[in-house]
Amino acid sequence: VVHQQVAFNSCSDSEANRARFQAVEHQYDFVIVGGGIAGVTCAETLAALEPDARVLIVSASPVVKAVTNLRPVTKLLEEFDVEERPLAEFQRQQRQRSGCGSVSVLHASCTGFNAETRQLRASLANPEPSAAGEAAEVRIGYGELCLCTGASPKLIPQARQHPDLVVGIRDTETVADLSKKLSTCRRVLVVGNGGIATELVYELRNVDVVWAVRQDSIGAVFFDAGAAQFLLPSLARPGGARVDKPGEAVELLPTDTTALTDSWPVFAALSNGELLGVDLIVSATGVTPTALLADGGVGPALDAEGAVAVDRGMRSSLAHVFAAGDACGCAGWSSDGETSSAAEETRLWFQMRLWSQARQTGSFAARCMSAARRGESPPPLDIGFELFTHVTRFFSYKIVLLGLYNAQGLASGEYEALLRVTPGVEYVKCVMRNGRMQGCVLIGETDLEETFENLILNQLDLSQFGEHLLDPGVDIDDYFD
Ligand SMILES: Cc1cc2nc3c(=O)[nH]c(=O)nc-3n(C[C@H](O)[C@H](O)[C@H](O)COP(=O)(O)OP(=O)(O)OC[C@H]3O[C@@H](n4cnc5c(N)ncnc54)[C@H](O)[C@@H]3O)c2cc1C
Ligand SMILES: NC(=O)C1=CN([C@@H]2O[C@H](COP(=O)(O)OP(=O)(O)OC[C@H]3O[C@@H](n4cnc5c(N)ncnc54)[C@H](OP(=O)(O)O)[C@@H]3O)[C@@H](O)[C@H]2O)C=CC1
Repeated sequence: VVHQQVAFNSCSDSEANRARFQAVEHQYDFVIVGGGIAGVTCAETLAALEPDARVLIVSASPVVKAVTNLRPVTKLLEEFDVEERPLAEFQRQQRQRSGCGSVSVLHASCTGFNAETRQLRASLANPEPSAAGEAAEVRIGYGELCLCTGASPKLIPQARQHPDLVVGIRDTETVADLSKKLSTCRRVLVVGNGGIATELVYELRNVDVVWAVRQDSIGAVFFDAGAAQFLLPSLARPGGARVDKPGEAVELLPTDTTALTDSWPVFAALSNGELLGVDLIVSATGVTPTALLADGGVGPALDAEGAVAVDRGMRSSLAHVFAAGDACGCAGWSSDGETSSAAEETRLWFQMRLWSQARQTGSFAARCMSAARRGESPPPLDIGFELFTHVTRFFSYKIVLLGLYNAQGLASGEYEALLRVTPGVEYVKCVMRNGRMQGCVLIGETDLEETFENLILNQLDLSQFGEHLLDPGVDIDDYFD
């Protein structure tokens, strides 16, 4: 017997909700833990593939994330918006979907699972006290389970001692918290050189920004030094960010240090010897996958980053347990014992924790779970796994990254880079190996993404163009047609 508030129907009356939940048998064909892009995509795909199946999302958050305004850019590349929806609204929309099954949602935090009995435990959100005083925990049986528990920010270690002065960004709540704190800041230090820092330093206004990066160039997770150089002038606007390198660690000193005359809540030691006083430090220093333990402390095997290691069927090391999105780790695919043709198939794809990949792996995990329900082997990887693709915006430029855009995994000397740069307009870089394009970076409105995607996928021999491939006079489209 359980009691809970939000789940299963759109009725706002908690008594009715409770009664309904008590009436429901807690057995589902498919249970998905996590209501981010990966979990929602997985659940919706399952409902479409298996309309008769009972599908449940267990979400610790009161909102789920939905993909909206999907806009295809090329065959494999798509842009979309991400929208947060309250669980009750999502549930209502599920009921209105035609031609497929409906997805139920339970607002609860999954606390563990037993892979042998195929049961998971979940602690209900906002439980109401019940007359019988039952525990606010439910047990839910599953046929196939998918862990889509995402990842959480990995903050610099100093955040533990100074939780008010060192903050991370995770969701709309943390962004709102940061905005509030920034309103009274004179100077902020942004630590990290990846996606969040690169977006943040450009967006911050009315505050002195120092950007501490440990590489020699900015945005190093996405850009090589050349692309960084192209983008750097964008920071040189009035009030733009100053780029600096931190010391081995950002050393934080108490304010009451008598030798310091200036009044700042915290000081950071930079590698240039400067002791920098700031009001706030934003730690944009990556994420750690959220692992969910099975009962008895035994969980699925994790990879070196702490993600649930999955094979090419999105299966974890535990039977009937799958994973997708930020929580899963596909790094072991190259040593999966797969045939060389399968390895070749995904040579130009690699995992990066992005919205598009949460959607891609969530959808594919659903197809694998559907096959498992029918006792079939996982389906072959779909074409999306043949090529890494990402489209985004940094410093107001459109950015398209395809394949081995930064020569990932290629030894120096094994490839050459072709460049075409018009400062302030476009930056085009192609990574070539033996005359064949392996990847590219396109910054600005280059209109080259479709052609280059085809060239990379088809591995056409372009050696006849040599270093003139990107010359404005060469019409690659013509050649391709
Ligand atoms: C600030 C920020 C900005 C970003 N910007 C971009 C961008 O511009 N473009 C881009 O491509 N990517 C971006 N990303 C990355 C992108 O957000 C993630 O890769 C993607 O959202 C991962 O989706 P997910 O479904 O795997 O996980 P999440 O969206 O993290 O969802 C995980 C869900 O699991 C739930 N959960 C966790 N544990 C439990 C549990 N025990 N029980 C029940 N529920 C649980 C959580 O509540 C959460 O709802 C950004 C990330 C951050 C932090
Ligand atoms: N538009 C987009 O596509 C966006 C994507 N994202 C995604 O969201 C996720 C989170 O973003 P983010 O937090 O920026 O993570 P990223 O993984 O993109 O970048 C983390 C950065 O922090 C640096 N770093 C790690 N530890 C330290 C440390 N102790 N001191 C100094 N620097 C450190 C890393 O350097 P090093 O490489 O040397 O370890 C790296 O430059 C990522 O998956 C990212 O791809 C986020 C925002 C926008």
